[in-house]
Amino acid sequence: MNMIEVKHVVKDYQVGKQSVRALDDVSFTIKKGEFTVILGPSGSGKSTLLNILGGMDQVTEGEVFIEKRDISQSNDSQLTEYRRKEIGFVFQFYNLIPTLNAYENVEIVQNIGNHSFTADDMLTAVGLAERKKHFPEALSGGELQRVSIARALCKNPALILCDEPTGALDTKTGQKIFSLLQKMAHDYQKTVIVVTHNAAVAPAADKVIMIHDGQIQEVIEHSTPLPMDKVVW
Ligand SMILES: Nc1ncnc2c1ncn2[C@@H]1O[C@H](COP(=O)(O)OP(=O)(O)OP(=O)(O)O)[C@@H](O)[C@H]1O
Repeated sequence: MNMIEVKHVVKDYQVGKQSVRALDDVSFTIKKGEFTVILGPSGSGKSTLLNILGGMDQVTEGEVFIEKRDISQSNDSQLTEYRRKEIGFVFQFYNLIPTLNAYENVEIVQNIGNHSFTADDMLTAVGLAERKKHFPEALSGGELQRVSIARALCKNPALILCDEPTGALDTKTGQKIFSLLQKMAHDYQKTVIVVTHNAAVAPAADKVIMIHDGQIQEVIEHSTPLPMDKVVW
């Protein structure tokens, strides 16, 4: 069953008197538990698409169904509720609270969702149980990103959206983070969508959406995606 259906989405931004078309008739579907990678050059519309899926921006035209609900028809308060309950965000720069330790950074979202996991469970899932008392300043980039993934997952969201999650990490650490995100999709049946410049991860995705100048260039599906540790970087 399709969890996400994006139908003929257009997004225009108004810049002064000029209109910039960031997305131009974009359509695709994603199933629950799929690990999807969105690839495309700078300025092609990847973040715009992710922001629309996350209820952080509105379409100009078209429809976006998430579990049969058309979020393009939602008002601001419905979108706020949708973001709070249904979406886990992972960003390039972690957005952790510096005065809280790893455990507390995850715990703050523990009771938001309907069937949230515990902060301890999620820190264990990302391999950080031993370091849960550490504050962000004492953690490496890869560890910080693992805390932010644990935080994104803790409220048990329907959808995990990641914008360049390895952009600030070295290649080896980046591969571990991608491996974790793939595991979250395949072992926890989470629908994970990752925007990245890194085309090397494509063979490990269930679905690859290639975007160029606001248009879908190609959608590639892999029935047996490579395990992330078999990907050549
Ligand atoms: N808030 C905005 N106002 C005006 N134009 C915008 C806005 N956000 C994005 N754009 C424009 O929309 C187009 C798509 O931008 P977007 O950030 O989605 O691309 P991207 O593929 O994520 O790029 P990058 O990889 O560099 O982050 C670009 O031409 C960009 O300048």
